[in-house]
Amino acid sequence: MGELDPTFIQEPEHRPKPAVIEAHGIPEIDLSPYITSSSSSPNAIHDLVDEIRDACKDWGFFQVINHGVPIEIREKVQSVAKRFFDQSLEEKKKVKRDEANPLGYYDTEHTKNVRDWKEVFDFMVDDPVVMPASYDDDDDGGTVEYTNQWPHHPSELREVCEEYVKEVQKLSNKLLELISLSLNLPANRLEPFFKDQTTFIRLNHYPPCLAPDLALGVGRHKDAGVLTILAQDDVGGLEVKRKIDGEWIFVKPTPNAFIINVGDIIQVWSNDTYESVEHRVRVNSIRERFSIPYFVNPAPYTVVEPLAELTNERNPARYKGYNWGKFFATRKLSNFKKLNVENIQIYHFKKPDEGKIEDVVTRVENVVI
Ligand SMILES: O=C(O)CCC(=O)C(=O)O
Ligand SMILES: [Fe+2]
Repeated sequence: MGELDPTFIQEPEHRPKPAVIEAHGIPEIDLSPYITSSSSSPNAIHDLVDEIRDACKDWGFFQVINHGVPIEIREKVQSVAKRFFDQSLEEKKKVKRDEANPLGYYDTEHTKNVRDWKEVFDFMVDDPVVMPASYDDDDDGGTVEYTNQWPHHPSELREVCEEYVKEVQKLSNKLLELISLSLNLPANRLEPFFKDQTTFIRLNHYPPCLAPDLALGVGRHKDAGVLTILAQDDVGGLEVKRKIDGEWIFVKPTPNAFIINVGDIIQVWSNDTYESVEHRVRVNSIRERFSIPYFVNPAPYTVVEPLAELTNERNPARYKGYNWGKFFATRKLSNFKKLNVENIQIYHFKKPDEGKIEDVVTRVENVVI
């Protein structure tokens, strides 16, 4: 490959800095009191919940160890992902996504309208899922069916991925319980939102890049869903925006740990007690990198709004409710092709402190045109 295609070039203020800042990384939390040990004292669980609360407040990100997901299963999925991406583009494109069904392979994702230096393979936990076709407030936008597209090669990809999902699903349920407890809610408070979940998994491949100072593997963004459970390899590249000073902090790979971050939906449910934090991925010119985010998402018909228990007269709801399926469909479309407007964000649903209510519908329509 010669010169970097201009579609990958970030604006100067968003380019990665030459020096990586590693100091005072995100908290590392040992989940054994809640997951691997059957007889933990109430005190140990109480301390763990406190750690989760602090991490969600201070960073929006943390790493977990002793999380219960067997290392062999993680290694298997990492190895099959590499074998999938090692194939020719022609082979990978046999399962390529399109505008109607965003699941499968693609290498043209845009984040904030700049192309990412990566290729991905997406699949959902529940298959198929019926989604709204786009954001349309009148509900007559129609529906589309998202279905997994499994490749013929490597032939074991599907089985290995499904095995991985089974294990990470258990971790996801435990994390949702701990987060509920950390918000002083009953452990099972969030469970009903996931009856028809839209959780999906992404296999990410970031090839070496000839201009890692100009492009990003994933541009700066916040995750739109509830939680992300990320497995990264030993190459590293994820950077998190530190809340206290806005500095980009490199997340040093810890073998076999998962990186957890709260997404936009937790921000809304918690009425801004927790914040979904910006992050991005830098690439390098030497080593390819693989990562596997597991995006925990609720049922498509969920109306996302601050939980009633977390609002009161003194702390009124800061967001208007929005339909998750429509939000998701709109975001997926804007990631698929370059648009001339900003894609849909939760702050479009933020209630003004006082005065004029923003015209959300007009903004959303601008996005999908
Ligand atoms: O690859 C990574 O480390 C993170 C990827 C990410 O943030 C995403 O896909 O939303
Ligand atoms: Fe992300």
